[in-house]
Amino acid sequence: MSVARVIVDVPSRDIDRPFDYTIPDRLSGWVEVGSRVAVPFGGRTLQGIVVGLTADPEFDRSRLKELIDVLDALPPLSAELVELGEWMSRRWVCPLTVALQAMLPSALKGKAEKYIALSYGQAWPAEELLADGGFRQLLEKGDPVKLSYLLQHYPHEADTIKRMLRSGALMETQKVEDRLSVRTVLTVFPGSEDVMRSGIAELGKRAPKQREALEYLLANPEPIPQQQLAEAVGTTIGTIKSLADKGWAEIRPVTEDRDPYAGRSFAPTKPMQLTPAQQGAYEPIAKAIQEERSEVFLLHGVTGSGKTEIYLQSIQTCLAMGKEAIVLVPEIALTPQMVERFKGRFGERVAVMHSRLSNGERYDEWRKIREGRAQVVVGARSAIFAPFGRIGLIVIDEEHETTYKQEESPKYHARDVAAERARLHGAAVVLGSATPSLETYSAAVGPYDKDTAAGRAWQPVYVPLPERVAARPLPKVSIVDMREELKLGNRAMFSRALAQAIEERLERQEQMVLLLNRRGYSTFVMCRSCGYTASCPHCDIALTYHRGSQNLRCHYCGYAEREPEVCPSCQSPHIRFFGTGTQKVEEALAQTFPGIRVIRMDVDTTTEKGSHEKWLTQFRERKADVLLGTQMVAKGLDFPHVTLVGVLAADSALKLPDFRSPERTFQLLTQVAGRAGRHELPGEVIIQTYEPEHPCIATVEHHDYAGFTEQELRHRRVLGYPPFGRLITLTLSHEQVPVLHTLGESFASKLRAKAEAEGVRQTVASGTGLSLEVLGPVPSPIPRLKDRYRYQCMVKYRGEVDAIGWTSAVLRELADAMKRSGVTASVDVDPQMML
Ligand SMILES: Nc1ncnc2c1ncn2[C@@H]1O[C@H](COP(=O)(O)OP(=O)(O)OP(=O)(O)O)[C@@H](O)[C@H]1O
Ligand SMILES: [Zn+2]
Repeated sequence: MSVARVIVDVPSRDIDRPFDYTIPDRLSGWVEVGSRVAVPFGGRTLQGIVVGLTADPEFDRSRLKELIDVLDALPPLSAELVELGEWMSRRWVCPLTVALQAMLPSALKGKAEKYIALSYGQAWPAEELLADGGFRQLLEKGDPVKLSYLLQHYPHEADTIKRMLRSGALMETQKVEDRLSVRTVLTVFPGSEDVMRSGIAELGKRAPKQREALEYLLANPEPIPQQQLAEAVGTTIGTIKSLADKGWAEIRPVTEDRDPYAGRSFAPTKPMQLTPAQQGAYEPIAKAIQEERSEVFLLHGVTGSGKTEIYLQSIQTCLAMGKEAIVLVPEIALTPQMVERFKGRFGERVAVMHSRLSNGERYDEWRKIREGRAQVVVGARSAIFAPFGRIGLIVIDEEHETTYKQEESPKYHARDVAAERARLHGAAVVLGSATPSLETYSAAVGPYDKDTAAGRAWQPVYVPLPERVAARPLPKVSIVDMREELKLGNRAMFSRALAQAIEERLERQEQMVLLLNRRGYSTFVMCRSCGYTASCPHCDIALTYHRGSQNLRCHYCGYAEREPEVCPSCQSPHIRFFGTGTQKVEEALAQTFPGIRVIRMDVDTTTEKGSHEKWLTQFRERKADVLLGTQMVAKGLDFPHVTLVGVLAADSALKLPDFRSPERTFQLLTQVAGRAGRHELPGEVIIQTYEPEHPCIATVEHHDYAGFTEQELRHRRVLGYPPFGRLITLTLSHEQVPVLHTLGESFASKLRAKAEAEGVRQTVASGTGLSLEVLGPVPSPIPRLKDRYRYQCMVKYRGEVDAIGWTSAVLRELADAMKRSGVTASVDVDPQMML
């Protein structure tokens, strides 16, 4: 196997294939499938990932170039992850390198030099002695050794070094943010009591400091950092070293890991006695784990039904089999309570991965998983790629959340990746939610027919939990029609019902959650005289007003301008800020309820690291009456004293031109309603809206998931939207519209021709059987971004049509034309955001 097949890291469709390189003898032991390597490519040196090894290259060996270097001692990707990457690149029509790079922690994307160090306080394993003792001496000095040094001086020790790395005797690290993730501390290991006593006798009255140090060790026979011992007895390092020289103690390097949760303690918890309903849900899951069956479960449990406890006990079952578990949570920075619950149950065995960790911390957590020091990972979307080798269970909490879909390439959905990874490992998947996505729900319970099942690789087993733990009632929900309030002359932000309910909570000293589904102070700026709205000069998007900086900003490109005093178009002074932001609500609360204590959580108050946790802790300690915020207050929180949930502007998202808006509104309202009355005190929910009759609002009143779903699915069936049809969108961008037209038309007509040739019907709506329809090209919902125009085509299809494969083929056919004209294309398979 002297030739490596390498995917170079150039995310371009026209070189999306492996290139062959010969492996020089000095690197032969180090290269595996999944290794990161440096290769010569078109006169440059590029990074790449080895996806195959062969003895039989496509081209004449003498024409192949040689690998330049191996960048890690152990390959950062396993063969399984490489296979998963190949599947992803087909499934989401993206270059393979894009899929592979998405699996690496960002610290591993640069050129940082690797180091090898002795592991955490491990004694040197005698049987692993290398032929040349120099290597050992090098490491025992305590400083990590550069990988390049080892490659140069010990080219043939690859197997031994790799074996020691895999067994945990050695470890691999690198500098991230200018420091190594391990710290090496020279540590004094006391000799046996007898040895130390004879040392004291031997010293007699000489060297009183040495004697004192020995006496200290006799009294405290734990390993102690050399520096600390010197300080404890008031002496120098030299004195301590002489203890070791005389054999009364031993000094060895001990490595310490950096831990983002260092210094935090998590109250340990024991498994709870499951309720009969929980037991009924747990059993089939546990059985699948034990039988190593890659089965997908939809755990549909109302808010507060005890889903998390089922996850915890299923993980317990998985760990008992010596296997590993992945838990995905929508955005972990928002749910510190989840981390607490998992760390509380499984302690040190839990690694955490989320966007609020620094690159260095992420890399350390990744190493913790890779080195087998963690068996459970709790993390956001990308934790689905955790480098485990024996996965037994994957949990996706709040499976309906949009954060599981990555919006940049690779535009994968973690739910589908989970099902595929589980298939490769024989692992169970649990999708948990109080409001499952319509796709997952109808896949589990129907309505489904041959067409809706199209292209679906998995069908979940439906596991319902229709009641809250301990028969606690779901909160009482009332819908307030804000139009009626207006008729009665109430122009305030709070309806009479909500104002009264807040008043009552303040009197009873109970707590409240108020949800406003908006960000910033107000959403956009409009002139009341001429109708002018401020929009970005580069993006055709309304600018958002930020009060802190008193400027208007574009959320897409970062463009900012000063807040206008008069309308730039008609000079009228009646230019004002529209919409209600959380800051305005905060002000209105203070005015209406003097003395009310409010914690506001939105993008502006949570930019600092750890700020979510800080606010939530304060709220839990009842230092505030109200937790006010955007979506981030809606999910996963469990506070015993919250008895009121209020929703302002429940319908604000319904105007968005996205067919999933009603579904998202229903999910959000149900989730936030579920924050009330989760413990002894009963809960109440008040939802303010201008559209009380809309099904997605009306059904929330009776917690009627089935009722909402039935109506919404009927609507989707007529239009051929998911789950009845599937979608692919192609967005093209360029400085000039005519170029976009031409390329968009050729994409559409080539795809239509393929459908025609295969005898596929070309209307999807309200039909059955095989069909495929190409809509567009039309201007995208965001018609211009960063000075480039955008056009889109939408492919809608039903049945076993290989629309993904055809799209991919057409894009390959057009790759040259696009490159020549400078058009960029972006494909979204199963898009979640239509905007
Ligand atoms: N078997 C049990 N016995 C007693 N209490 C339980 C049991 N299971 C869960 N609980 C408690 O019930 C409450 C709700 O449980 P949990 O938070 O797990 O529900 P959930 O379904 O995950 O909620 P949500 O989806 O609304 O976030 C928690 O306070 C939890 O400690
Ligand atoms: Zn812009």
